[in-house]
Amino acid sequence: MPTPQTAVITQLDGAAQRDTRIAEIETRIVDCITTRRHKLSNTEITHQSYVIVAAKLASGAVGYGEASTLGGPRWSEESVEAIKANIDTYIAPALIGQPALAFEANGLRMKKAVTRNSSARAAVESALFDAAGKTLELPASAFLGGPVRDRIEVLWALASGDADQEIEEARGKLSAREHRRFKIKLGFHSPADDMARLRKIMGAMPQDTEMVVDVNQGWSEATAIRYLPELAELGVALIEQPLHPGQLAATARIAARSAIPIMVDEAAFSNPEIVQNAATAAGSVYSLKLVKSGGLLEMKRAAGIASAFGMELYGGCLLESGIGAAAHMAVFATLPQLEWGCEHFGPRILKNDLMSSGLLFKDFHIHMPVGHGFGITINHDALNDATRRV
Ligand SMILES: O=C(O)C[C@H]1C=CC(=O)O1
Ligand SMILES: [Mn+2]
Repeated sequence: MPTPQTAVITQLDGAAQRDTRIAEIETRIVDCITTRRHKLSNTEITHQSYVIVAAKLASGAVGYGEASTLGGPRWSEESVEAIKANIDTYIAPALIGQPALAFEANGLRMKKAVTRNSSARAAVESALFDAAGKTLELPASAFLGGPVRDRIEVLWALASGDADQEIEEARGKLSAREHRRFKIKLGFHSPADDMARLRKIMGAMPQDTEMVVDVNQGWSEATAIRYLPELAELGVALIEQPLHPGQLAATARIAARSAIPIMVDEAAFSNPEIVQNAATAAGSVYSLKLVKSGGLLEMKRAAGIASAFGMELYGGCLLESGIGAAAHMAVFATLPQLEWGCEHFGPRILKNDLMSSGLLFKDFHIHMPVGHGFGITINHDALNDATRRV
């Protein structure tokens, strides 16, 4: 799909001897052990599986991207096995030889090669942003409008299901000044047991501790109606994805009677889905994730669409390692609004992160890396150790 712009970019590359043509795209599956069991309404994990993409340009620069999954094809329909096969067989051949800087054209090429596969496309696009930034000696955020912030508040998710363990974990995060806002996963115990667990945890935390609850589609409309007053009385700040994504009208009815804002997560991957959720008033906050949007440019567009409908923005995650977290930060840094901060605690829940330096977790914030591409250093030992041998 050569375009006039592509031709100009190729010529510029040659003139500057910074050749950004895509030479190789390699993938590997990695399995990273987590520090504890992480439970959701529909799955639980003791390790995180990613596809790590390495994109090599003609300049010699190698950029890295990550496709995250949660519990196999459970949180969404993509598994690491399918992501790797679809990148190797369909996406990579469509991009080899193209200039990495033709970001939009490459996005169109990927969409032509595969339908949906948003996690796979996001991982490849991430690797290309990182590699192009390294070649041109620019931060990846420079390709996205440039940063408007250099740090983002980051929350921690409590998800073992054992209130005493969760209280101890939260207190540890507070006293280390790592996290002071928390998200608790609901929907895997009975609603009454989950509410008792939540009440116990909130009672043990300082009064002003901000708590988000994520039900991961685990409740019915009736259950939500029943427990909304108790959630409000406890002072919960945000309710994430209480119902099944298809139940838009029911979610809109809950949102209308709730004193707490509803956050849309699994219900909106694509931009038309964001529009549908916003137009039916099924939520007033949107969780941004690369695995949903299918890339950095699309995630920035998703932010613009949600904001235009009056939704507030939350920097969501899928327990990415430092590689995926840094890709999100490159976009989040450039958003005019990011009212709810972010939840990229993933690098901290892995026993061995795949990044050895770059993102700094300090004083309840993630501090943006300073450097080219995503500005992180890959921990090659951890990457090799976690690589799945088939
Ligand atoms: O938000 C989700 O649904 C997925 C994931 C992100 C944080 C977490 O604890 O689970
Ligand atoms: Mn969620």
